[in-house]
Amino acid sequence: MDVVKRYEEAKEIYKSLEVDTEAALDKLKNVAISIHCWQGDDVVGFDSKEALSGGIQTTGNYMGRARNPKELMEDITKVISLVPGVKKLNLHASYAIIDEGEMINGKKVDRDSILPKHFKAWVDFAKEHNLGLDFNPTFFSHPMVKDGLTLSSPDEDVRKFWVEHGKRCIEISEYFAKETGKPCLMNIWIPDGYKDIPADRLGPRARFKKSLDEILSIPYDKSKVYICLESKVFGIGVESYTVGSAEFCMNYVANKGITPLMDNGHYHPTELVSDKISSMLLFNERLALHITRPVRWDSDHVVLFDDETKEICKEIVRANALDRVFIATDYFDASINRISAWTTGLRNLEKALLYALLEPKSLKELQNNFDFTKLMVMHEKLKEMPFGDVWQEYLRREGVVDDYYSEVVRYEKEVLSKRVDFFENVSPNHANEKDNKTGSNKSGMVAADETFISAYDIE
Ligand SMILES: C[C@H](O)[C@H](O)[C@@H](O)C(=O)CO
Ligand SMILES: [Mn+2]
Repeated sequence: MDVVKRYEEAKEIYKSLEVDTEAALDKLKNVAISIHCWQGDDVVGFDSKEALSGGIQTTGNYMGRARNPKELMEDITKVISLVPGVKKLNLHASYAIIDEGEMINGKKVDRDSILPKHFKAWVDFAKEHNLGLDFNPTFFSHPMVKDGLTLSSPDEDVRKFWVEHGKRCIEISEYFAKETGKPCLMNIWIPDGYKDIPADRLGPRARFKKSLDEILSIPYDKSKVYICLESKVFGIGVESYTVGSAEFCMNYVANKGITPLMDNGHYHPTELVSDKISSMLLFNERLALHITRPVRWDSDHVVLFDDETKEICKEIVRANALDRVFIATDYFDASINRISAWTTGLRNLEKALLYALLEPKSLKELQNNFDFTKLMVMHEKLKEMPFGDVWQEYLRREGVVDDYYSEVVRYEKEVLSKRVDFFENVSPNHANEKDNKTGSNKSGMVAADETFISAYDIE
């Protein structure tokens, strides 16, 4: 297949609709996408031996989960080689790399005492691969999450522990920004809420507000660290009441001048984030997004090149807001090859951005001229355009292979399959599930614990 020849033809066809494919490709190659690190290890992290909590869940137990920093970095390196465009890496605090037995002020290093040095290996990794870094405090999968509560807890010891965690994370975010020379988005999401009808809805939200105020009270460079707040509608086991609801978060960010973060899995199933973007952009300097695929709930399926992903990207492009919308992925599928899950979702997001950049400006005019008949015809016509040929040219220019599946299969054979060893590759999240590839039952938490022995095994 002659990619260049096909692209040249596609370029002419798009030109007939007054679409400049060169301008689209030029823009796309500079749009940064922040890659969530947690697809590679089923959101387990390295700092605690707790199973995943917080009302989120990974299902499946495909072979090859990254069990330590070395394996996770190895996998991310593979993924970034298969995805075009500029990338950032989005880390959770639970991915701190702490020496076994390390103490600070006579206490074992915990989330309330983590320091920039616990992320030095990640900074080195980011520099080596020219990645910016984003960050997230981890308010889940930890023994100090008591009765599902963190920053909204009525227990002052619990609340203060998590406030300290938030403050430490701002310091780490600032370190990331300074070291990489790129702004660091620090996103706060808490799982707090109640399974059943609460007697007091105001109290927990008032405590959450107070905790956020305390976290944000420490000085930090606002030109380098963009603090975000992510809302949610519900989580597993937290079905009746969520402290960090959409209204709470939207009001808090407006009041404090921080950045709203919208995860398209965090709304009622008929609500669309694509429809919310324009309103958010009119009232906020910046907007952060977590792109996922909710199937009936916040299931965090791999992002597809589907209608809503395309519509989200169109809204960003139509608003000319690529420089103030911060796009990150957030999903975790453990039922398929994780390198493929990562790569497929990231490439689909890149595709959706390209698709949006190839939309004719004249569509807006049709709307303003009330020509809704032609608008519908044009929307449908665009689906027939030789989009694939422009995408192929983008891959060629970025030096990225089209057939990433073969690469995934090779990597699985040479790297991932070798991770199924004596201890087996069990994640604490789903220790009793059947292995997707071999069909064998896993042996449970003993094996899972053993995998953590090597969690600090980094050169
Ligand atoms: C790991 C989580 O997905 C993430 O922190 C949060 O953004 C979320 O979406 C929780 O549902
Ligand atoms: Mn999210």
